[in-house]
Amino acid sequence: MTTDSLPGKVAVIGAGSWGTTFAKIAADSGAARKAEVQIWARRPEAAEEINSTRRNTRYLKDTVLPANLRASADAAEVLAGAQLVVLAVPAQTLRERLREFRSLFPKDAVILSLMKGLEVGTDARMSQVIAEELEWPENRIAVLSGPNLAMEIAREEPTASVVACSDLAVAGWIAAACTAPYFRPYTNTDVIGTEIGGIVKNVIALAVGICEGKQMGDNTKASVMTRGLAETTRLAVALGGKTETLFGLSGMGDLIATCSSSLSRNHTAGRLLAQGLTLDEVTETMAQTAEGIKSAQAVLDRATQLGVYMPITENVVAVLQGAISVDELGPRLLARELKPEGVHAS
Ligand SMILES: NC(=O)C1=CN([C@@H]2O[C@H](COP(=O)(O)OP(=O)(O)OC[C@H]3O[C@@H](n4cnc5c(N)ncnc54)[C@H](OP(=O)(O)O)[C@@H]3O)[C@@H](O)[C@H]2O)C=CC1
Ligand SMILES: O=C(CO)COP(=O)(O)O
Repeated sequence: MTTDSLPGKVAVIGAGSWGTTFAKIAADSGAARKAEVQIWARRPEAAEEINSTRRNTRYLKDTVLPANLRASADAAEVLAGAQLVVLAVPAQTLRERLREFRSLFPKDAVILSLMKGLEVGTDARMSQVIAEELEWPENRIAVLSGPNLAMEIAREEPTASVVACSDLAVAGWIAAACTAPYFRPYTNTDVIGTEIGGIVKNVIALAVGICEGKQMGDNTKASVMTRGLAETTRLAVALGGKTETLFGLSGMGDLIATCSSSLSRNHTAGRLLAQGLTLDEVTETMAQTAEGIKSAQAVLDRATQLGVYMPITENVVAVLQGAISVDELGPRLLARELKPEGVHAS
């Protein structure tokens, strides 16, 4: 697989904020070589809006989409002939969609996951769900993750990211197909570390959002973020990922972006919980995917199976389950036994 033959057709499954923004990146990137990008929207009216107005106002109010980006609610039409298939639906819905669309995937396509969640019940990463459901080879499944708040990228604010695949040439091929003047993807072969960074930062962002909602300042938030990165790294390494990945864009980079930004849905969800909303009210108010809410329990389950200590995750889960109040989160974390700082110290 070489960068001399980049995809002539890219299919994006999911027309939410990130699916649409990534489709814009791929379309901008492929415009000069006349690449076509098609996006699958589950609501026909969303596809119709994209085609007739070049906008997706529910998710990206002010963005005009490129002319070589088209949409359809017909997955067969979108997937036909695609060399690169990009998946961007909420993590908990992925398996069901793959089952529905399984026969439509072009056999030689490379699949790229944009999703940052762990499946509830199986604790599987999205690349694992794809490999399992489609019986797809690992070297043709990649993930993209990094400090990538969709709204900022849709405004073409310069951003970097990481494409990870066990085959570095495939990662390079994808990176070349989605590089744009405002978007710079790096590559690596650490799929596990890259995915875990993106998944767990959502849980840490819930904790930081809670701190913010409780009017706590920057020291508190920096402490949670730094120790959050330590527990994320412990889990990633226990699963086979690399420490250095967690100190890169898909680890520290994404953690900083998500925990610092009011654009983050996970951060916002934490803030709303701290302001007294119930979990149901938070979910209803947001009307967009905050993966950390569902993934937190799966992260904790996986950590428990592996004997990995994740105190922030553990306490966020307790808040989400209503076992402790948001006010108890800080005191419970601070009252723990004192210990050396190292990332791998449990
Ligand atoms: N937004 C961001 O900044 C980033 C998001 N991500 C990740 O990308 C993934 C997708 O998130 P994002 O685009 O933000 O989510 P959004 O909430 O913005 O959009 C979700 C999309 O999925 C569709 N959808 C909802 N339920 C289903 C279902 N059961 N089957 C198929 N499609 C469904 C929605 O359709 P409808 O409109 O009809 O409801 C919508 O098109 C998540 O894992 C997220 O963590 C990663 C990096 C950045
Ligand atoms: O993953 C993201 C930024 O990299 C988006 O974060 P939220 O899902 O919290 O909005």
